[in-house]
Parts: sequence; structure tokens; C-alpha cells
Amino acid sequence: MTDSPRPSLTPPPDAAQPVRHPDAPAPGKAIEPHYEHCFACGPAQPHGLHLSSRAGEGVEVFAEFTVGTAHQGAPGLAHGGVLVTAMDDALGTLNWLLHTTSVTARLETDFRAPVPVDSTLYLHTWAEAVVGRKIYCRGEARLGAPDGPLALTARALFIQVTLDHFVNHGRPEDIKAVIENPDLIKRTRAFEVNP
Ligand SMILES: CCCCCCCC/C=C\CCCCCCCC(=O)SCCNC(=O)CCNC(=O)[C@H](O)C(C)(C)COP(=O)(O)OP(=O)(O)OC[C@H]1O[C@@H](n2cnc3c(N)ncnc32)[C@H](O)[C@@H]1OP(=O)(O)O
Repeated sequence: MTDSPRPSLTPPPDAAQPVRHPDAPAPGKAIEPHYEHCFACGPAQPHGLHLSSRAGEGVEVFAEFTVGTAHQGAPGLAHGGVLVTAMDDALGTLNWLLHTTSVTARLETDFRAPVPVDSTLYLHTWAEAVVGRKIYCRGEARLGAPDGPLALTARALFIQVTLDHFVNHGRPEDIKAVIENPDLIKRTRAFEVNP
């Protein structure tokens, strides 16, 4: 089976600028995890990344996580997929600034420096343009400090979806658990969840 080439991650010249939602968290304010069991940001995942995020001034997010022993690929170094997970979640957290519900369609990452265990990764993500349901965004991650050496850069395309996306595709027992205990996603404020 062949796959058709995917459109570029560069927004078209006539793309709209992303708009910070009036009810977006104030700059500097913490953005709490969207789901208790999220591998990237959920507090209920013992080996998760426990990524913490806060809103920036624009349509941007600042996030950080400390690489643990459970996150290794090579000895003493973070697994690349774990780093992409952190980036994916920090990009997904832009939903709070836009008040959208969107999922990753495409994520392209450049690994620019190895990331040792025990180091803290400082991520910065921002929305670049919006075209219909498509949100073009970018991210970078630095080692040890917000202005530390560049470890990752990323470009991504997120696509807006309705809550049906989750209800129709999620494992039924997890959806049921969320409906029965909305506290699991009580912090998903931007998603207008009313199960
Ligand atoms: C009671 C229940 C409550 C539930 C509560 C839930 C709370 C939610 C909480 C939090 C949510 C946020 C969570 C963030 C977590 C971090 C982010 C993740 O990890 S997300 C997971 C990974 N991603 C996926 O699993 C997507 C899998 N893919 C899909 O589902 C579909 O492919 C989808 C939705 C992305 C697109 O499918 P289509 O059928 O809706 O739309 P089409 O027509 O295919 O695409 C629309 C446009 O986008 C372009 N497009 C699509 N995919 C593309 C790609 N890969 N590259 C380039 N362009 C692409 C297409 O060319 C099209 O463009 P043209 O409008 O024609 O110009």
C-alpha cells in the first residue's frame, strides 16, 4: 500500500494568526494536567514524565520535566521517544491558550543534543498559524535552563476534533471511568467537557 505525500508543515502565506482566547490562563499561570492518567503530564502515572506547564504571554506554553531513570534509552540518556512525548504534550497544551480540542496529526522533531538522566528539560511551544481545523505549531527544548543549550526543535500540525473523537475511539472502560468520575479530567477546562 502506498501513502500519498503529506502536505508541508509550513503554513500557507494567507494563514490566520492564532488568537489567544480571552479566557486563556493568564501569563505565568500554571496549566494543570489535562488527564490524571496522561503519560506525559498525569500525576497518577508513577513512571510518567510529570510535565508541568504554564501559560506564556502569546499563544505559547512553557513546560519542564526532569528526566528520570525510567526514561532511559541508552545508559544514562533519555530515550528519544520520551523526549518527543514531552514535546507532543507541551504542543498539545496549546489547546488551553486557543480553547480548542485538537490532536497531533504530524510531529517532526530534530534531536540536537543528548539529554542525560537527571537533567531538566525546558520546553517552549507556540502556535504559529491556523487554517480551518489545522493548527501549525512549533517547539523547542533546552537543557538545564530556559536559555540553556538547544536539545530539540519541533514542528507540528494539530487538527481540531470534537469530543466524539475521544468517546468513539477511546477504550470503553476508560471513557466510562471518566464519565463516572469527571475528576479524572476535571482540569480539562478548555474542552467544555460535560459528560
Ligand atoms: C466523555 C469523554 C470525555 C473525553 C475527554 C477528552 C479530553 C481530551 C483531553 C485532551 C486532548 C488533548 C490531548 C493532547 C495530548 C497530546 C497530543 C496527542 O498526543 S494526541 C494523540 C495522537 N494523535 C492522534 O491519535 C491522532 C490520530 N489521527 C486522527 O485521528 C486523524 O487522522 C485526524 C483527526 C488527525 C485527522 O482526521 P480527519 O478525518 O478529522 O481530517 P482529515 O480530513 O484527514 O485532515 C484534516 C486536514 O488536515 C490535514 N492532515 C491530516 N493529517 C495530516 C498529516 N499527518 N500531515 C499533514 N496534514 C495532515 C489533511 O490534509 C486535511 O487538510 P485539508 O483540510 O484537506 O487542507
